[in-house]
Amino acid sequence: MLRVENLQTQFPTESGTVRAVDGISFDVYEGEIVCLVGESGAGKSVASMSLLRLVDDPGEIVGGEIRYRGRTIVGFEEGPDGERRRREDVLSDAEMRREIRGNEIAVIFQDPMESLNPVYTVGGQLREFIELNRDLEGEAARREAIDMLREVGIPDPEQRYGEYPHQFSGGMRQRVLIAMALACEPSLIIADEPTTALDVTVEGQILDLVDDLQAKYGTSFLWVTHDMGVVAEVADRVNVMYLGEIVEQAPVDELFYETSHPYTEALLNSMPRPDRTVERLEPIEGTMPNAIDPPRGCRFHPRCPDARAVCREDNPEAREIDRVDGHPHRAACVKHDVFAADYGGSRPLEVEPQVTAGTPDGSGTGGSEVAGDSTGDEESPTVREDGGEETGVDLERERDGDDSWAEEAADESRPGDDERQWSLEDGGDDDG
Ligand SMILES: Nc1ncnc2c1ncn2[C@@H]1O[C@H](COP(=O)(O)OP(=O)(O)OP(=O)(O)O)[C@@H](O)[C@H]1O
Ligand code: NI
Repeated sequence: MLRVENLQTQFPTESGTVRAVDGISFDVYEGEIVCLVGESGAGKSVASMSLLRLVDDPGEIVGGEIRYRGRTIVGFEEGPDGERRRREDVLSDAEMRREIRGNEIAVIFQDPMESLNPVYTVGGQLREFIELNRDLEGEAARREAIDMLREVGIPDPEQRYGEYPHQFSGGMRQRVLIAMALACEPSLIIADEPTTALDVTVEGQILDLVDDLQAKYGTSFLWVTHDMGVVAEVADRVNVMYLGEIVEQAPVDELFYETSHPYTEALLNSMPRPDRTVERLEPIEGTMPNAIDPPRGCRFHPRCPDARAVCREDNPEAREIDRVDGHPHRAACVKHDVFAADYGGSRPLEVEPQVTAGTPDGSGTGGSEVAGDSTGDEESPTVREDGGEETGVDLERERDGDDSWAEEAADESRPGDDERQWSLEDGGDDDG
């Protein structure tokens, strides 16, 4: 349905060019929920907005191709003077507005208050939206709006129709946005952290709702999140982003059980897992550098516990390391056989304590690495020996002699954000 190839989106700024999305490729098939996951600043939102050609100023899509059901959203070719120019078959702005946005590809954002107008009733807005986008008017549109509110689980929809956004709770507002996204019967919904602002119980209800609607309408989702717990609940396939690149891509179970990139591993180790017992959670060391002057070699190597000398030189593209149910498992890490790099023969790098490199005005991100080198190895503690004593989240729990995490999780009502449980099992109604 959607094919993204080598997409590049950049922001020219005073301190340099921000390579927010730097050559990513992924597909979305009919009826799938595909996740983009990664830390803040990885480029998830810029990537997803690029699909609709809605990149904030001064951002620009500078390379790659996006195809949607046989139509070209982004495409470049070389002009007569070697310049890069838009291909002829690329949809015009008017076609994007008329034919793609809303009725083919809809978006749900994190903050419903930004998408809902506070001075109009919820029902009125939904109805107007339906009138604008579908062949329905007046009473028919009103009835459709009420049906949609009911569909997304708003109780007393006839009555709530006449209420204002501030009279709805956060979760209810997010349901309204889902109703709006669904109202045009799009084939693909881009959801950018739509549950991040909600408490965990409400988030769980919204994720269940999305699962139900997805099953009923067959809508595909591109789901943006920083939360591996959400990934576990909704994703069919996952793309892990780090600093503008996709470092690992796999079907969800494969990603969790055959994790092949140290960054994915680190994301997973920083979360509670029902299928593993760990002494404590390991926060990921350091911060993600900025996207103006990314580290040489593998972009993750300054923070990577598995980094070797070769990782300073090679920035591996994601290569297929396995295939599961017809879908690729790709990882961009030279640890794997498919890379010619001599990882095994390469000297391990110690993980250096990070200086904060995430500031846009930081004078290049090689800084931490160079500083680390000059202090010598003996002053560079490794993550495992030294890190985390103070920062680690203690995960030791009382176990009541039962080895099943799933059951244990079921005994607890959803705990606070930091300790939420999640389960990889299909079928939703698992961990309460
Ligand atoms: N308007 C802009 N001008 C300059 N840089 C920008 C702009 N918008 C985004 N960026 C940069 O692009 C990079 C990717 O940002 P993006 O918002 O896509 O990250 P994200 O993965 O969605 O993070 P988050 O989880 O915080 O939403 C960041 O380095 C960010 O600073
Ligand atoms: Ni974002």
